[in-house]
Amino acid sequence: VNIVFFSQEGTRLSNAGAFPQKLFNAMTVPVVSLLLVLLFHLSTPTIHGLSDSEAILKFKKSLVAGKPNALASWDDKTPPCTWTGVLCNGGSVWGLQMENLELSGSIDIDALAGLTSLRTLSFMNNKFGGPFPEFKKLSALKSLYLSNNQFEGEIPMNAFEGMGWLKKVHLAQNKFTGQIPMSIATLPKLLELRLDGNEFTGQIPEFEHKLHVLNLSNNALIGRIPESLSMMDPNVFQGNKGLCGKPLETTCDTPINEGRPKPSSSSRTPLVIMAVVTALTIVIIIGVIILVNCKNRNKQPPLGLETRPSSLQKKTGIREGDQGHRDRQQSSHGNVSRRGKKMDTAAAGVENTNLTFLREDRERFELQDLLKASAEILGSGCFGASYKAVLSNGASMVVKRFKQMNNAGREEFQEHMNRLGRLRHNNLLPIVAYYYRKEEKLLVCDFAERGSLAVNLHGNQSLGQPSLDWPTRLKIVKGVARGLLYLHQDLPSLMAPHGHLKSSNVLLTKNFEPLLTDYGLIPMINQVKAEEHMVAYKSPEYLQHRRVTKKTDVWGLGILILEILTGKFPANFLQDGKKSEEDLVSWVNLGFQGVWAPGLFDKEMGKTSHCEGQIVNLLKLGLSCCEPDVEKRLEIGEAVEKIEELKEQQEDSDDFYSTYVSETDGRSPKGVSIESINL
Ligand SMILES: Nc1ncnc2c1ncn2[C@@H]1O[C@H](COP(=O)(O)OP(=O)(O)OP(=O)(O)O)[C@@H](O)[C@H]1O
Repeated sequence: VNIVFFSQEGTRLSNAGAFPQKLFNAMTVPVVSLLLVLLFHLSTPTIHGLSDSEAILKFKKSLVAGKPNALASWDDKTPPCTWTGVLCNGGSVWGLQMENLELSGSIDIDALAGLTSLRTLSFMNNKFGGPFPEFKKLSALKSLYLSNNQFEGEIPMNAFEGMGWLKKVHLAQNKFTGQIPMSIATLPKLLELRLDGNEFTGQIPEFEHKLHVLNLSNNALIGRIPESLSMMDPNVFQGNKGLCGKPLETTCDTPINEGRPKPSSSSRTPLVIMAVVTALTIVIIIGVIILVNCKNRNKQPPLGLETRPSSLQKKTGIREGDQGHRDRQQSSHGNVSRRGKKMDTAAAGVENTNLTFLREDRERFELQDLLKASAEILGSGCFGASYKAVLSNGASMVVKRFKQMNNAGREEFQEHMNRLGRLRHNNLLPIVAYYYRKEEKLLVCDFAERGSLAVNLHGNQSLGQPSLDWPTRLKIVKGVARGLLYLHQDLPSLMAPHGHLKSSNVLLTKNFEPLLTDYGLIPMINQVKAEEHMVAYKSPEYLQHRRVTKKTDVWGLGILILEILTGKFPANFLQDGKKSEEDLVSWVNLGFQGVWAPGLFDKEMGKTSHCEGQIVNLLKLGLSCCEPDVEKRLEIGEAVEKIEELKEQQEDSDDFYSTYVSETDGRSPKGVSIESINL
């Protein structure tokens, strides 16, 4: 990802001057990343580097075809896109639709992992048996069809972990047993799930996502049907004797046992024994851990281990300084500030040695824990680098260094951090803790799994990941707008409550919910540096009148919308020597006549039929937010209101979510054109 950004941000160095650490950072970060990528490739047991045809031919070796000549066309004399069941897009293999071929043998997932553009797999109506293959190695899959085979056994709970793009999972009419794996229920984009005709047991999990198609019939599921599924057709659940609650007519026994059939007293006894044994084991293990910890605490750290600089320490050169100890003393004296004013302890944050925590609800750790943790450079921004550090409890934290945060004194800084720490909104990444030293500050926050919007918009293709589709882009715009409105309402005293809104400062959760970061920092940043690097100071009003206003954030939102829709990186998409982000506005204005113009929009957005009107409306809105005349520009409230009115529209449209294979229409693989399908 960083390699991709090297060229983009590199241009930014010369264009917008967004990178402060200039050539050194620009060189070190990509080089480190390159090494990481190389390491990754060397250690990955898949067969990256094979051509599509080589990967498919390797895959073929694991198959046994019952139908004579079923795979006869698969040979290296012809291109793979002409082979039976191989679906291509732009010359790359995009899908395998191998149905009704009496196939058995095994499914060589490592060979399939060599198909970097693979998005859809269908092995329906064959004779595959054995356990559920490790499809999670194909993390970019959008649909998986395995119905009508003889797969058997329990599907591991984490079998679908990391498959964030998966929309359709059809496993009907197999012999799967055990519980429905939790990792299916938490898939962020799941729309269709068919598990009917298996032997699944246990309760139905709560699904994170609203499903368009669900069939759980003819299994051995028990217990209360989750509330979120209570409006579904009762046929979805038929043939499961132990299920109760709406939409079925069977009411559940008691709310306490959630309608689970009561275990008989004979079956309850072993359960009770197991519970007691488990509880005892846990108590013993905890006791041993506490004992060992107490002993270790009294020991000197082994020389050459603890005394060696830790990873983050090595990378950053940060050490726990004297300043930190002074913080600690202050904390123990009830947070008496240097001016002698006593600060409210809760509001001032709870100090844990020299990290100051801004949230009561977070597990405490110390700066030393962070410094000891193995660290990875995420990237280098205008004010310093950001590092990901994994704590010993497994939590991934991000430590961001700010070297130019010296516009305010210590006390003012603390007060400001406390103010930011009190903000609570679904679309804001909370600041968990901070570290203060005169020369530099560290802000600590959670690691966002999907990285930044910038990477998702401009970097995923090179990593073989699918790009963001229109509904996801709209969801992101809405979330950003909501977060921004909240900042404007809760930080009314700031001129530009965000001030640094750009795609690398919008992070994405597992469910593609956007989280704003680096907000509210303008008052803390050294004025000269802020003018040099921060987004608000690139606005037309600042360039023309040296003014930053509340509407400056609206302009930032507008630029972000244009970036999301066009896929153009604002700072470097033009090569003709223009300077500011306004260039993107001029480029859009030049090509936009108020109606749909395919050349303007990001092709990576995928199919957009039936949504064009909404996309055009959002583009118009983006342009209004970028209105150079501040007086004519929309207020933040108006902009957000208009954004909320926009619709995805694909949900009513069969075409957008059409399935190229359906178990009822029986179309042959060759009868479907790539244009007519969207998975
Ligand atoms: N909490 C986080 N989780 C995941 N990725 C993060 C997190 N914070 C930052 N990043 C990513 O790390 C990279 C470096 O971020 P950083 O904030 O240091 O610089 P930037 O956003 O590129 O520039 P600026 O300093 O102007 O904000 C960016 O790609 C950013 O999206």
